[in-house]
Amino acid sequence: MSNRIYVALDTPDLERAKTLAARVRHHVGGIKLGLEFFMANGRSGVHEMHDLGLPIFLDLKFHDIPNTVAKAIMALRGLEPAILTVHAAGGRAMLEDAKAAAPLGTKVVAVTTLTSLDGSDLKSIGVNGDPHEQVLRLTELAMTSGVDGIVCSGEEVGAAHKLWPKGFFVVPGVRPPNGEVGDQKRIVTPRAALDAGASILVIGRPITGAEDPDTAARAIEATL
Ligand SMILES: O=C(O)c1cc(=O)[nH]c(=O)n1[C@@H]1O[C@H](COP(=O)(O)O)[C@@H](O)[C@H]1O
Repeated sequence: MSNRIYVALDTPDLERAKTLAARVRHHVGGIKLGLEFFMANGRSGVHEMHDLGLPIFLDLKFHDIPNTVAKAIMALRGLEPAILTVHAAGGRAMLEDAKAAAPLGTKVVAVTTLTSLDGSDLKSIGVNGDPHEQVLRLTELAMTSGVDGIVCSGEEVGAAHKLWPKGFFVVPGVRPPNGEVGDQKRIVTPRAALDAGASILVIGRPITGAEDPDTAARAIEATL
């Protein structure tokens, strides 16, 4: 893929999602649709976005017992997104069953440690060690469970890539220099994320929240 930006269209409004996608389509390589969009628009919404002709990353972050996750993924049949997400913390059996349930052409990527969490957040949920250690622990698990890759921040992607040279690395929490951070805690610039080994970048508000999303997307694209 030449353009490695997936724009996160985090909106429940189908028309807004379509308008945004149409505006930025020449400056991104794909579209990410998440829980907000899926809860409001369901399968038919995903189909409509698919008709725009860009690859779809369906980010539903499944995290449940293996049987439930596998059945949920099977229930998506017919959508066949390019990428879908599960939480690595669901454990080995869940990751294996998620991959087995996914269509052949869909990459299953495991979220390691959300980019909105820092070391003290991890401590408060009983995870010993800093985000770096936790990401590497879950990268090893993902790699040996047969999924295609992981989601991590740009701060860890270099080490994760070294551990798993053939993995597919999704990096959100990406901000242009001086960009508004919002609820993210582990952020890097788009260029730094790619240099460190990201396969694709997930970028939402820096594009969708801009007054002129096409100009914002073009400006980010120009730095890559
Ligand atoms: O799986 C994701 O895409 C994801 C994982 C993660 O650790 N952090 C994270 O921000 N995301 C998603 O990436 C997008 C980031 O959006 P912005 O912060 O607006 O760029 C959102 O759609 C999040 O759901």
